[in-house]
Amino acid sequence: MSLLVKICGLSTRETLDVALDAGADMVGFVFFPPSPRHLSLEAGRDLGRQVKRRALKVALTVDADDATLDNIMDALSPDILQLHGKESVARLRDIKQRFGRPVMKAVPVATAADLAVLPGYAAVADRILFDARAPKDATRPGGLGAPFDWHLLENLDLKLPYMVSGGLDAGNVAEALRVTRAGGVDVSSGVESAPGVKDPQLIEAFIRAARATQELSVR
Ligand SMILES: O=C(O)c1ccccc1N[C@@H]1O[C@H](COP(=O)(O)O)[C@@H](O)[C@H]1O
Repeated sequence: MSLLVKICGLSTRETLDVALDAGADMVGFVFFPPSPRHLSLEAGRDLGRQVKRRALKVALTVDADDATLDNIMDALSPDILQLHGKESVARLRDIKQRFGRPVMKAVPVATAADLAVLPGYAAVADRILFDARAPKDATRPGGLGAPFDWHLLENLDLKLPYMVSGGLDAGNVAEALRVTRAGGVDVSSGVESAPGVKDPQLIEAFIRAARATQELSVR
């Protein structure tokens, strides 16, 4: 299966086009007010229309309630819901049933003990996204540009597609893929010039670097 590349936290028409033209498989939109990448529903509607099926639209939320998800469904009509909070397995099941969209559950990783939640989530989620566990005093649970120890995933036996995120950039994505054997990568800070400000050249470089690893692995 080919590598999935997700560019997350897009907030302008220009940088969304850059990500789409460069071949992103997934484009992520953040609906979480404390984030520098937070989008209003209207901005989400506008950017969502621009995607025109060129990539999968991912709505990132953090412990969102049904009313918030209803509004996001109406505005963006996402292809995938990325749940990046402390949503329980039961909440995942509810969300899948109510909204009828594939769910990608973010799992925060700092130590091997963090992987103990996997059997529960794997029974319901469509995909797992491993991200670095945020510090306790962080204003958001992700999008901090911090990596985790990829070797924790080295012997992972997960019967579910998974992606890796957290502090990725064009310079380290190849090593992250080599160690984790993930089927996809997700980046936000590593393609920005400042928090929330996407950089076209960094987006292109990231996608190029990720695709280059794929070419190496099929040889
Ligand atoms: O991007 C955000 O602001 C954000 C807010 C709340 C939860 C997750 C968020 N982003 C996700 O975090 C990871 C890692 O991002 P980074 O590359 O280290 O900046 C990624 O999955 C983003 O989708």
